[in-house]
Amino acid sequence: MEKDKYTKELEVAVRVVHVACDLCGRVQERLLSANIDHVVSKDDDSPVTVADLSVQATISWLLSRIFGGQNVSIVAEEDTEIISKDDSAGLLAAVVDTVNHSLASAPKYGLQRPETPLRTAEVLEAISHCNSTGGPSGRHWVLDPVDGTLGFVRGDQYAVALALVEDGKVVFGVLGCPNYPVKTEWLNYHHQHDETRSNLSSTTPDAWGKGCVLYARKGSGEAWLQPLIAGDKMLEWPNCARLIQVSSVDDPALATLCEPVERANSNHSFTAGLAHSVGLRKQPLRVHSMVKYAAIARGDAEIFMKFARSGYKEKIWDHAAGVVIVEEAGGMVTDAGGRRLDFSKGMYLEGLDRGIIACSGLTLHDKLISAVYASWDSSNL
Ligand SMILES: Nc1ncnc2c1ncn2[C@@H]1O[C@H](COP(=O)(O)OS(=O)(=O)O)[C@@H](OP(=O)(O)O)[C@H]1O
Ligand SMILES: [Mg+2]
Ligand SMILES: [Mg+2]
Ligand SMILES: [Mg+2]
Repeated sequence: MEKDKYTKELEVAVRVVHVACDLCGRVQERLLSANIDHVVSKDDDSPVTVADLSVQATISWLLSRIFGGQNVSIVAEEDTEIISKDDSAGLLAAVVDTVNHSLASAPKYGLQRPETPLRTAEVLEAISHCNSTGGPSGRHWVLDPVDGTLGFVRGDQYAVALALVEDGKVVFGVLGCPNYPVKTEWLNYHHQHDETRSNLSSTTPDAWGKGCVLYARKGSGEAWLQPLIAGDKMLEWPNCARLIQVSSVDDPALATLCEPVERANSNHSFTAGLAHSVGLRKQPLRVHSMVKYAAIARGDAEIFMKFARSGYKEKIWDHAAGVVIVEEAGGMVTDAGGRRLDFSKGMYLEGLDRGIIACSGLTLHDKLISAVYASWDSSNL
C-alpha cells in the first residue's frame, strides 16, 4: 500500500472522533447529573440517545463538507425514524442544539465550523445521509456513533467507532473511548462494590483519567493512542500520540478475557466453558462496547470473545474499527472457524461462523479455536 494513501482521510477521521468524544462526554455528564437528556427505545428495544443521533449528524456533516458532499458514502447505525415521530420534538430540538454546539467547537480540533448554525432540516439530512449499505466495491465510511449505548446511559464504557472500507477491506479504523480508565480493573466497575462506584461518581474524562482515541492504518504494523484533549490544549495535538501493542502474555492462566456485559448479547456460559477448557483462570472483564477491542490493542487484556444468539447478524460498524486496530497492534481477529471477518458484504458480517474471537497472539487464538471445535456440538447454540 502506498505510504501516503489515506493520510488526509485518517487525519480527518481522528479529528472528527475527538469532536464526537467531546460531544458524548458533555451529553453523558448532563444525562447523569440532571437526568434531562432523552433516552428512547428503538423498535428492537435497544436504547438511543441525543448523543447517538448528534454524533452521527456531526460526523456526517463534517465528512460530507470535507470530502465532497453527496458523493460521500456512509454506513451508520442510526436513522431519523425515531426523531420524526410527533412526540419527539423535544429530542429533535436537543439534537439540533447539541450538533450546533459541537460544530462550533470544531476549530479547536483543526476543523472548519459551518458559517451559520445548521437548521433542523440540515441536521435531519446529515443523519439520513448515512444510509449507504456498503458492499464489495467503492469507498465507504463505517460509523457507530455511540457503540455500547447501554454503557453510555449507565455512566460506563462506550466508544465512538469510525472506519474506512475500500473495495470491501477496512483500510483504517479510529476508536474513541472517552471513559477508558486509569486502572484496567475499572473497566469492570459496574460489577464492583459501591466503594469503587463512588470513586467514579463523575464520568468526565478527568474522573476516569485516561479517555483516549486509538487509530491504525491497515498494513502499517502500527497502532496509535492519543489522550483526549482537555481544555484548550489543542496546540499540542497531534504530536502527543504514542504507539500501542498487544500483550505478550500467552499463558492462558495469566490471560484476561473480555466479553459483553449483557447475557443477551453473548453467551456467558459458553465462553466460560471455553475459557475453562483452555486453562483461563481469571474472572472475565465484562465491558460495554468496542472498548473491548481497545483493551486488547492496548495490552490490558488478551482475549475478546462474543457468541451472539443464533440468528443474530453482526453489523460491520460494531467491529470494523476495532478489528484493524487490534490487528495492527499485533493481535488477530477471526470468527470461530478461524476466518477473517468479511466487511465486503454490506452492512452485516455475512457468513460469520458462530462468533468472534480476538486475541493478542496466535498461541491463545489457536487454543480457543480448537476449543470451539471440541465443545460446539454440546453447546446448544
Ligand atoms: N441481541 C444481540 N446480540 C448481540 N449483539 C447485539 C444484540 N443486540 C444488540 N447488539 C449489538 O451489541 C452492541 C453492543 O455490544 P456490547 O459488546 O457493548 O454489548 S454489551 O452492552 O456489553 O452487552 C450494540 O451496539 P450499540 O447499539 O451501538 O450499542 C449492538 O449493535
Ligand atoms: Mg454498536
Ligand atoms: Mg451504536
Ligand atoms: Mg444501538
